[in-house]
Amino acid sequence: VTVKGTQADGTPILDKVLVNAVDGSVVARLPTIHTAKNRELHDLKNKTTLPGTTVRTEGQAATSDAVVNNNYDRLGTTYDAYKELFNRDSLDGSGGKLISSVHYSTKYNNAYWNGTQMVYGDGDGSTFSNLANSLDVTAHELTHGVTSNTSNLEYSGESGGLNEAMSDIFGNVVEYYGAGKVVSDNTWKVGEDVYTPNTAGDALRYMNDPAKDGDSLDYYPDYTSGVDVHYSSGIANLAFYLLSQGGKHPRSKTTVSVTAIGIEKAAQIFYRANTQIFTASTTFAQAKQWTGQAAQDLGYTQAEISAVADAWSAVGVT
Ligand SMILES: CCC(=O)Oc1c(C)cccc1C(=O)O
Ligand SMILES: [Ca+2]
Ligand SMILES: [Zn+2]
Repeated sequence: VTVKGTQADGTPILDKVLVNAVDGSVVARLPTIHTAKNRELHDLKNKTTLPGTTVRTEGQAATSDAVVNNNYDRLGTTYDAYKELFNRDSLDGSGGKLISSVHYSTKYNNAYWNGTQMVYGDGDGSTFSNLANSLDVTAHELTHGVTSNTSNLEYSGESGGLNEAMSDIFGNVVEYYGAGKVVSDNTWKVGEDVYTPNTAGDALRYMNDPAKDGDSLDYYPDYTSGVDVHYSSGIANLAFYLLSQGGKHPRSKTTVSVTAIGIEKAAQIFYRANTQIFTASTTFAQAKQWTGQAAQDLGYTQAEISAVADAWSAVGVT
């Protein structure tokens, strides 16, 4: 890795090159790391009137608030992941501003997308530590922005469960990218780095075993319209996990065996479906059909296309 310059805020712009060990000649120039852009951070100082004081915009140096600096970096990683993996330029595909407000209210155990921007609470130190520090939470919130600019999945009913699942899925795809494209147990946990700081190993949600949180669904026949979208998301989260890693339903709700295609191909399929095929009223059955369509559009093999259908069958979407 060579430094080919520095950004306005002093951080180096790195160039990844493959060098011949014998004579030092450059063999190949790996894709340069895109620098994020259009980040705009606000400090709510524990009030709730959005957006709050502007404290750090794109290219500005780090501030004295580690939460601001961490969220700025998480937004940068999220921007870079969307650009590198899907060639998407920000929320709207054309460099739209990433507006984020931290220190919302007091001891607030939530983070949310309000239709225009991301908002993060500090947590109460028991249920959550500061949510703005988390990469998969930040990417979850930013993905609500991507979804609202594309499929615009209605935030209720089956489409609401899919909306939430898109955010959990791409929240962890970004975390996987940020970890150097390495899959670990954390890739399938949601919010693990800020959830219950005094309890190790747990998470807000579990994509590989949704029912582990005591509320989330892992089987479509159990779905009813009264289920919170953060729980019905488990149906699609588990389908994505099984498509990525292969295997069978963790609680034997079905016996379907899914062949793994890997997280990157699974992510390309779900990204294309969410941004180019899904409508605002997409159902789980349509998600099965349209993720299959996306796999076909991407030119994947028949076996890979079949694996998509199997993943949804495994969670009871026939
Ligand atoms: C993983 C991020 C997440 O789920 O954030 C929320 C929390 C913690 C509470 C209420 C809503 C949300 C959300 O963004 O959907
Ligand atoms: Ca995670
Ligand atoms: Zn959400």
